[in-house]
Amino acid sequence: MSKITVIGTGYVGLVTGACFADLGNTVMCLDIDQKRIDGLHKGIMPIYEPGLEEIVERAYRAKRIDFTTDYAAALQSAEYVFIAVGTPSGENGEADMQYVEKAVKKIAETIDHSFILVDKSTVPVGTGDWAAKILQERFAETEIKFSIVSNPEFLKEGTAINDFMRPDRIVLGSNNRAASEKIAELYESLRCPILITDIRTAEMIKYASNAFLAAKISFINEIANICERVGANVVDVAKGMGLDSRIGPKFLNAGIGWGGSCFPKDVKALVHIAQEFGTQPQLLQAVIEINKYQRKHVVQKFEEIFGDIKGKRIGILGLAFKPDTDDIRESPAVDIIKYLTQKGAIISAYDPAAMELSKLVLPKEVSLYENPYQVVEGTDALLLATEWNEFKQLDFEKIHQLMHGNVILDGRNLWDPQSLTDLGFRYYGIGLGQYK
Ligand SMILES: NC(=O)c1ccc[n+]([C@@H]2O[C@H](COP(=O)([O-])OP(=O)(O)OC[C@H]3O[C@@H](n4cnc5c(N)ncnc54)[C@H](O)[C@@H]3O)[C@@H](O)[C@H]2O)c1
Ligand SMILES: O=c1ccn([C@@H]2O[C@H](COP(=O)(O)OP(=O)(O)O[C@H]3O[C@H](CO)[C@@H](O)[C@H](O)[C@H]3O)[C@@H](O)[C@H]2O)c(=O)[nH]1
Repeated sequence: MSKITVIGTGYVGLVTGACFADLGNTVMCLDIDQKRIDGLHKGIMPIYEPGLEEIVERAYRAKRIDFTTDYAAALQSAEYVFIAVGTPSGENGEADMQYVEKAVKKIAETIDHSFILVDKSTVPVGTGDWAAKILQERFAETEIKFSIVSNPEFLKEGTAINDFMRPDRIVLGSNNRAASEKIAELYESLRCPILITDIRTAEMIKYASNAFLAAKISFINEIANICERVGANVVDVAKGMGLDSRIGPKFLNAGIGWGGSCFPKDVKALVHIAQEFGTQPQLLQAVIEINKYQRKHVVQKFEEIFGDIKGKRIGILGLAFKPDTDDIRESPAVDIIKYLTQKGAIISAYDPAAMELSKLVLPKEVSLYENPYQVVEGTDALLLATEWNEFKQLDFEKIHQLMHGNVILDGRNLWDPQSLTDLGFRYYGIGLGQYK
């Protein structure tokens, strides 16, 4: 079993650390955020991720995982050092590399033995080569040997543990194949395809994968908007397309657009990389524009329905960027609420997990409630923004009675249009020709 250090205890770092510990390794997790580390020692998870707490608790009890803010303690006997710190968007869409830079420099300063550095953060192509230079300079006059492996992470928030334990593939990129093979051994028990490439290719695979998935969603959203005009049904169009094995059914759900901590920043970063290297990323730019439009489209729909939306009461179900997370970064719901309040609509909202974080970013006049039924009371319209399981089977007769009006805009095509129409609602979906 191996000795692993993970730098960063966010979605990727903590999940990676916990899962490697669960697989029998000894893991030290390091973060510069003292509060996070103190919390983890007490069993308090810094993020909401189903199943994470149990795995961390199990590994902590078995003394296979520990937490620290001290680089020297964390690196003391590490064979493999994983970097999983944030790479948020910089001012011009580029990846902000300050956290990765600090982590690499701190590792270089502190470690006193040979090791393999594994990068899990999503980083611009060339970062691995940049890190190699820093480490070479530092260790030139020493006996210390190192290799660098790019190991992009493909987990999704909300299903992170399952994604880690049952990955579609592991990508390992290095200028030293033996180092990649060593890291491959850590994943051997997961029995999944392992692709070994050079380091720049691995870094590119991560951006290309996220950009492709975002493009798939923007594509179906553009088709949805056409469906609305021509009277077709995008849900069935997506089914019909998805049955073609070359296309596949996943990530073809039309809706109010993609958000989260990854797609928006990674597509922007790839645009920036492309431009920096003198190419024209036309498709990627369109992917972003369609996604921006999709949020405004919701407001336009309300304007078509009501004429003026000033003073209209609109209830919103879901604030997180997708179900099963409390993450509201780049959440379509948050942007839509801002547009609607700017136009004078009166907003009430509820989310099963994201209320606390939402309070920090939503306009002050938005009223947050404890459940869907409180949200809809006295409203003219209801917007479903995030398809949480608990919204799948609501008591719509009760909702009908509680609402003042009868408009439902189903931003994720979650509900059955016909049964809601039969109950007396004016139902609108996304890309549903009959219900536009
Ligand atoms: N969130 C996801 O679903 C996901 C999936 C795949 C890849 N990624 C990529 O993985 C990376 C990490 O993302 P995340 O969502 O886990 O980030 P996050 O913001 O949740 O966590 C990052 C953590 O790193 C810590 N940190 C920052 N600088 C540090 C330093 N110098 N030393 C030690 N700790 C430091 C922060 O305090 C924070 O706890 C990003 O590059 C992201 O693009 C994220
Ligand atoms: O058919 C679909 C699928 C998704 N979405 C939206 O797309 C966004 C992203 O969803 P998802 O990919 O499930 O969430 P993330 O946790 O952001 O995961 C993405 O970003 C991670 C960080 O890079 C990658 O590791 C994952 O592979 C990649 O799926 C969300 O707003 C979803 O509502 C749709 O609108 N329609």
